[in-house]
Amino acid sequence: MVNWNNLDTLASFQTLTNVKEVDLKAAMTGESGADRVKRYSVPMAAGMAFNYAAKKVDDDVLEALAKLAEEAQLAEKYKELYNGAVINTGEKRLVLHQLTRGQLGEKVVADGVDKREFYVEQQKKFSEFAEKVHAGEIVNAAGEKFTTVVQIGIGGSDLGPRAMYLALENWAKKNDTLKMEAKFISNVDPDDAAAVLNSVDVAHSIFVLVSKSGTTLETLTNESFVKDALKNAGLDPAKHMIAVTSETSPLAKSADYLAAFFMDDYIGGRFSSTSAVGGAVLSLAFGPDVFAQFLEGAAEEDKLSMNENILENPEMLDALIGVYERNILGYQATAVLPYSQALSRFPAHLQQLDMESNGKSVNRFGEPVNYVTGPVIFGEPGTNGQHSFYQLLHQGTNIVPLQFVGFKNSQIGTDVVIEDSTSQQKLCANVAAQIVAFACGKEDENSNKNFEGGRPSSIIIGDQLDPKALGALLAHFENKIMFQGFLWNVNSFDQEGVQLGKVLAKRVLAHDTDGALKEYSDLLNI
Ligand SMILES: O=P(O)(O)OC[C@H]1O[C@H](O)[C@H](O)[C@@H](O)[C@@H]1O
Repeated sequence: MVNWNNLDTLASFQTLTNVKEVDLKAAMTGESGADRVKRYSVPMAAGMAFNYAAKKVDDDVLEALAKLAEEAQLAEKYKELYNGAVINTGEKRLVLHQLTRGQLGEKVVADGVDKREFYVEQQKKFSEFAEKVHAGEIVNAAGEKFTTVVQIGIGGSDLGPRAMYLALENWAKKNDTLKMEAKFISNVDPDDAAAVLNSVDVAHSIFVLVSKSGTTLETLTNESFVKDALKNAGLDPAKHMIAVTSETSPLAKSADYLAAFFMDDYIGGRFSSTSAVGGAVLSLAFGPDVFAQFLEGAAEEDKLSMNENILENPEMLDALIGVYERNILGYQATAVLPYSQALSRFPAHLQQLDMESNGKSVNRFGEPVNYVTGPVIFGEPGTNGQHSFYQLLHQGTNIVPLQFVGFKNSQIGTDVVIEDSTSQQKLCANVAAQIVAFACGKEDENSNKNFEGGRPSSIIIGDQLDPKALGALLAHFENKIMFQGFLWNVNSFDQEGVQLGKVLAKRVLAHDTDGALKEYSDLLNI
């Protein structure tokens, strides 16, 4: 029996407020720092590790966090979720994205269907489709092979798949498994679709229309935009488009597509990268085997998330430390800083994943909570960010916890030695330097040059960003966010906060406006 209680009603949370705050600067200086770096590390899937030495934790804080995990029943709640409980209370839905990559618990039957079987069946369908396209069995009207895949979708139907594609594009080129180049159209800004269409050979392109609901204005508009371009080029859109949607959506009934692959209402858009939403485009781009490795990495990480011992569960530990930082230390934001150019859009994906999930002010029963919930998430790859916003991170008045990600090896392997080090070594040297600089600071008589230190960070370290590591990385953040939602007692799986803007935009387009809305409409010439 699980109890869904607000964070501030838990005795272990009250205890945590009384645990002495760690002096990070002292803890990370000298031998004590070296010892922490060795000790405060949890193995992850794909040979990666979550290192939290530079977080404001010590054995006392960790003990208090373990009690909180226990009292908040985090492991039990995860179990409820993967065994098919109605965790998404707002929409009265199950939450099953983990089932797209493995069977963690009992068989989940919903609407009379074994859900694991359903997801596997869809995987088989899009894998076979991709193989036929690669083999030249599915071709364009002129009998020629398709060379490019263009995904049309927005939000969860864009950010995750796009970030994953970019993360593996160079790895796939290097490993000779880039089957098709992928492009993405998301914004309703006509310049987005026009620019992508100008950059591809439409006659040899397959367009993947992705919309879980099948009703998203931007995506339907861009579908028409693309169909128009295909018709103008003398092509039949039905021979160039496939759809990924939920079975209940209006798109599911249409015969306008070469093929259709399905997800369902039990997978939230932002959690859909491992479903057909990411699967179709990634299998077309890299081949089904690569997508399978990606799923394998995610499945292994999902299993680690089952661990009741927080010191062996990187997601639960990361979540607990995050809540400690947010609700007790009072930090408002979290920066995601991958030292990997391939992860250039990963922070953008995490913005949706985290902020759309936990940006809530009421608990899962609709009652206001008396504490802060999800942090503001932002980020950029390092070292680029260092030359941009790190000034505020080092010396600003806000302390922003940092989530670094780094890999020992590059993906392409081409490198140069300048002044006795490779570029990869320079990249890794920078992330090591930043962690210590943030934690330990540097005293200077000139206050302008003084670094206070005491600024916490963690790092996920891997050998190389390959499909398995990427799957594990994705699952890490998905599960961390899930555990934080459990701690805050919010429903992390709906997103009512995006509705109001959509309704008002419709009114503007229908010229049904007054007051400020009318004035803005006039200013923008609508
Ligand atoms: O996949 P779709 O149904 O087209 O939804 C696309 C996106 O739009 C919505 O506004 C939601 O905020 C997102 O969670 C969702 O991922």
